[in-house]
Amino acid sequence: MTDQRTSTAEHALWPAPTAPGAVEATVTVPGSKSVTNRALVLAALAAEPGRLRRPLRSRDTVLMADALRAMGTGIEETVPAPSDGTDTDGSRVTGEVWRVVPAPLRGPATVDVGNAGTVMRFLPPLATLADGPVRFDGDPRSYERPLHGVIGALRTLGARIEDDGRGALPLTVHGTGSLAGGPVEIDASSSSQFVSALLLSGPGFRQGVEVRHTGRTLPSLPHIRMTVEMLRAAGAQVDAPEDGGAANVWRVAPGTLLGRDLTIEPDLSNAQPFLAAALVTGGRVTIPDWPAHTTQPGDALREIFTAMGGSCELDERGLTLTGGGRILGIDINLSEVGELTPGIAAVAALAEGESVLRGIGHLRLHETDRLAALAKEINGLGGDVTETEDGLRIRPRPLHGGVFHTYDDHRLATAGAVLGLAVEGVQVENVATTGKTLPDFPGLWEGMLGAPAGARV
Ligand SMILES: O=C(O)C1=C[C@@H](OP(=O)(O)O)[C@@H](O)[C@H](O)C1
Ligand SMILES: C=C(OP(=O)(O)O)C(=O)O
Repeated sequence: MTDQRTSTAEHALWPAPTAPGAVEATVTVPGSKSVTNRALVLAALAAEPGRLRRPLRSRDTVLMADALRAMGTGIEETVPAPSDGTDTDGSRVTGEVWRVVPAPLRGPATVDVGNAGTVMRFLPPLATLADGPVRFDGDPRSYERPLHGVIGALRTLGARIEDDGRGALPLTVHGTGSLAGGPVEIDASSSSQFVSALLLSGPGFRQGVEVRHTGRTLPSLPHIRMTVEMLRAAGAQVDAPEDGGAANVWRVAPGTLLGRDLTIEPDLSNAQPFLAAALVTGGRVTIPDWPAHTTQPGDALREIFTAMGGSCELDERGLTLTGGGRILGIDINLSEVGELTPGIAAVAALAEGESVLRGIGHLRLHETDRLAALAKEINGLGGDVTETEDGLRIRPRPLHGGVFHTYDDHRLATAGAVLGLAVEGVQVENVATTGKTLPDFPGLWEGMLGAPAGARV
C-alpha cells in the first residue's frame, strides 16, 4: 500500500501562469480538510446517522472515508445533479452530501493513511474500539512523521499496539471493542494532532480521557480548539484550558455522540494562494462563504495579509482581499498557524523588505521538511532564504524562472504557483500533489487568471 509516486523525476512540469495584470475574481474554495476529517470521525462514533454537506473530496478525506468504511462505518455519497437540488428528505442541497451511518467498529481491517496527518493520528485511537486488529500503513513519508505521542498514550490507556519499535508507522492496533481510557501525559510539541486524536475518540473510552501536554511548546492551537468545538457540538462534555481549566490539560467525559447535520466551511488555508494572488498583483479576490466565526487557522490571513500590505473586508459576499500595490515584509511567529507558512514565504519572497517567520520548527516533520524545501526552492529561483533554528529568514531578491520542486507537498505546489504570478518561467513539478487537499487546483487557478474581471470561479 505504500505509495510509489514519490519519485519526482517522472513528474510533469506545470508552467505556472504569470498574472496578466491585477487579478480580479471571486473564487469558491472547496471544504476544509480539517473540519471534514474531524466530522467523519465524530460521525462514525455517533449513536445515530449524520450528514456532512459540502465535504471536501480530496485525497486526505477520501482516505479517511475509506478507512472508516474498512472499519464498518457506512458512508453514502450523494452528488446532486445540478438540476436536482433536493436530498432524500426533501431538504435543499447545494453540493455534495455524505450520509454517515455508524456501526460497531470492526477488525480485521487495513487502513491506508497516505500522507495524511489527520488519518494517521486520528484513527489509531478509534481503532482501539474495533473488535479486531486494524493495520495502518501509508506513503514512505508517513513512516517518518511523528506518531510516538499517540502510540505511547494509547498504550498507557490500555491498548495493545504492535509496531517496529520506532514509535511510527506501519503498525497494528489490536482493538478489543473497548478501551479503559483515563489520564495520560504526552509531549505534543511535534504535532497538535496528538492531542486532537486522543480527544476525538475520548467519548468512546470507558473513563473518557484526560490529556496533559508536557512539552515546552504546542503548535497549531486553533486546530485543538476546532477539535474541542466540534466535540461539544456533537454533544460531548469537554473541559479545555481556554475555559478556565488548567493550562495544557483537556478532559473529555465518556458519553454518546449525536449524529449531526453539518455544512463544512470552505478551507481557509486553501483560500490562501488565491488571496495571495490579489496581494501580489495589486488586485482584488473574494472568497465566498468565509465564516464569521471559525477555529480554522486560515482566518489569521486577514491580519497577516493586511500586515503585508493588503486590506480585507468581510461582508455578506465573503472575504475580499485587495492588494495595495506594495508587498511588505513581516516578522511573525506562525506557531499557531504553521500550515500557512509556505504561502506566506512565497509572498515574502516577493516583498520589498525582509521577513522572519518564527515558531515553526515542527514544519520539518510535515509532508516534507518544509523549511528546507522552501529555502532550497526559492533560492533555486534566485532568492535568499535561510533556515533559522525555528523558521525562515527571507530577504527578497529579483527572482528568475526555473523548476520549483514540490516533494509531494501540496502547499509547496501552491506556493510555487504564487511565485509564478510575478516571475516568468516558473515550472511547478508535480502540481497534481495539490489533490491532497484541493481538487483541481490548476483549473481553479487558471480560471481565476483567465476570468473576466470580477467573475466567479
Ligand atoms: O488537526 C489538524 O487538522 C491539523 C493540525 C496541524 O498539524 P500540526 O500540529 O502537526 O502542525 C496542521 O498543520 C495540519 O495541516 C492540520
Ligand atoms: C501539515 C498538513 O497536513 P497533515 O494533515 O498531513 O498534517 C497541511 O495540510 O499543511
